[in-house]
Amino acid sequence: MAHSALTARALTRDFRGFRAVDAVDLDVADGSVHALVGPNGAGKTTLFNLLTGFLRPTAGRIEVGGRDITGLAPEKIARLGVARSFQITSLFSQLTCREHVELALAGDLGWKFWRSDKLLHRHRDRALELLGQVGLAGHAESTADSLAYGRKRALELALALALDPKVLLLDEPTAGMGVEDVDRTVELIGRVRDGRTVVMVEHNMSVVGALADRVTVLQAGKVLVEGAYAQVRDDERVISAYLGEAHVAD
Ligand SMILES: Nc1ncnc2c1ncn2[C@@H]1O[C@H](COP(=O)(O)OP(=O)(O)OP(=O)(O)O)[C@@H](O)[C@H]1O
Repeated sequence: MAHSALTARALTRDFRGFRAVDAVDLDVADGSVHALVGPNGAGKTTLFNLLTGFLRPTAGRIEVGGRDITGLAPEKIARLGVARSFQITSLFSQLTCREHVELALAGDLGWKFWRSDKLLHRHRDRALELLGQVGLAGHAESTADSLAYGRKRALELALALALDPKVLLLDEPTAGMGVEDVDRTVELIGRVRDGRTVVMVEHNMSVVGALADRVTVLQAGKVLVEGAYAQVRDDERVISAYLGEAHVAD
């Protein structure tokens, strides 16, 4: 069996008595793409935030490469090689794509944006290379706020890749995208997964089918089913969980 890059044991998170994530066990195999799916409110985002240290678990344990990271701060977890895609909306709309990636490479994404140009330019070549990898070579000097939505998401990915993570966590990488951007993003993730482990929360089942080696289906905070995509897709329990959602949405 492949080693686990990331594991969770009995991971639990309560919000004022409400159990959003309930004793979840997760084994993400080294080098795999592992999708977290499930109907709205299943606990996917909460689990994602627990795995990246943005939320503290109420109970349970998280390990990265066999090391206990439970309760560590997000920056520490990132330093251990687990990075999540940034939300560009919280960054600096007037900085260019290149400047964003230079900041990420300097390890200062977010706060010390007064870093000297000289220091940042040290990272220029690598920044341009990363922008090329995510299809933004022609947009290096465009400001973040001038980018179309799909390209903003690509920039987010470049920022996460700047940390050269062993484990890359993507929160709904294709959310809100049109078909063309979805296809481009699938192709992109297919490329950047090389040599890494990817965990993604994803609603679009064709994206999951195209990329994921393994799928964990959550429902009401618990693992409902886990397996290969084809197996999970045809599972009666999964079908009724989603049908239940469609019914609620009516
Ligand atoms: N900060 C919070 N305080 C209280 N309840 C919360 C909080 N965050 C999440 N929840 C609740 O926990 C449950 C799981 O939410 P979560 O966002 O993790 O689900 P999800 O599977 O990501 O859903 P979606 O697909 O709609 O994003 C929901 O019932 C939600 O209302």
